[in-house]
Amino acid sequence: MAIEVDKLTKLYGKQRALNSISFQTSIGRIIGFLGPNGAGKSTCMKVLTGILPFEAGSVKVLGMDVSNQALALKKRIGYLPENNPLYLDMYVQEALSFEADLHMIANKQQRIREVIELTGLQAEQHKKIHQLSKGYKQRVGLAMAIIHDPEVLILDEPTTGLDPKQIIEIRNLIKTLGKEKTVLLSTHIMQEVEAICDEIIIINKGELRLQIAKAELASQFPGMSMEEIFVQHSN
Ligand SMILES: Nc1ncnc2c1ncn2[C@@H]1O[C@H](COP(=O)(O)OP(=O)(O)OP(=O)(O)O)[C@@H](O)[C@H]1O
Repeated sequence: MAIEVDKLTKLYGKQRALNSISFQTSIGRIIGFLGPNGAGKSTCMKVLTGILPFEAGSVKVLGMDVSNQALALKKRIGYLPENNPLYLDMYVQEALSFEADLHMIANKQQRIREVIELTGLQAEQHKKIHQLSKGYKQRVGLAMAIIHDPEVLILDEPTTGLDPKQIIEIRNLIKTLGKEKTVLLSTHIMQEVEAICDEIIIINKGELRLQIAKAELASQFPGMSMEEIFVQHSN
């Protein structure tokens, strides 16, 4: 299994952001991770990356326990956080070099060249990050997330705020990455889910509302659009 979440509960003070949620996903799929604002998607993603402690339950990624194997797991997970926090004063190459050093990557320059090509950053690679458009900043975030060639990619709203052309470009990039990796992708864009996901998880109020293969949507919810299915499971 790529991801195994079992009765996971996460509290912020008294607020139950995740309420005994359980789900599993197999390796090599692109999973759309959906839910209304405040559903707990980002919280769950942070738990999966091992950066956020939780109160109860068990969470495994690639069979490894996030609570006690977090460091080893970070080598196998790539994470693009919501709002893509980047060091804006760094040059693109400098940021990638910094990230590569954190992962102690051998053949660093070669790997930087590879991810620059993969993410389509060639023309912008000599700029400072603050000089880039939002779409190109997203590409830098993705390049940093994949520099260590992780098996699992966790992408928190990677296309939010991009123009339609950039959305399509980033989406194609995610699709390409998804050929080799398991991708957990949160998004509010239902077209995106239809375009690239193999599987869909909808959560609401910290609980699982639906998990379904995209191929089964039409037979399980005949005549319903993805938006309608989302709304039905978000109340
Ligand atoms: N650091 C925090 N401290 C306190 N409460 C938090 C914190 N982070 C998130 N929350 C709360 O936990 C709940 C779940 O938030 P989360 O960001 O996980 O939702 P989300 O599904 O990612 O939402 P969105 O689609 O708006 O990004 C929300 O009510 C939010 O206000």
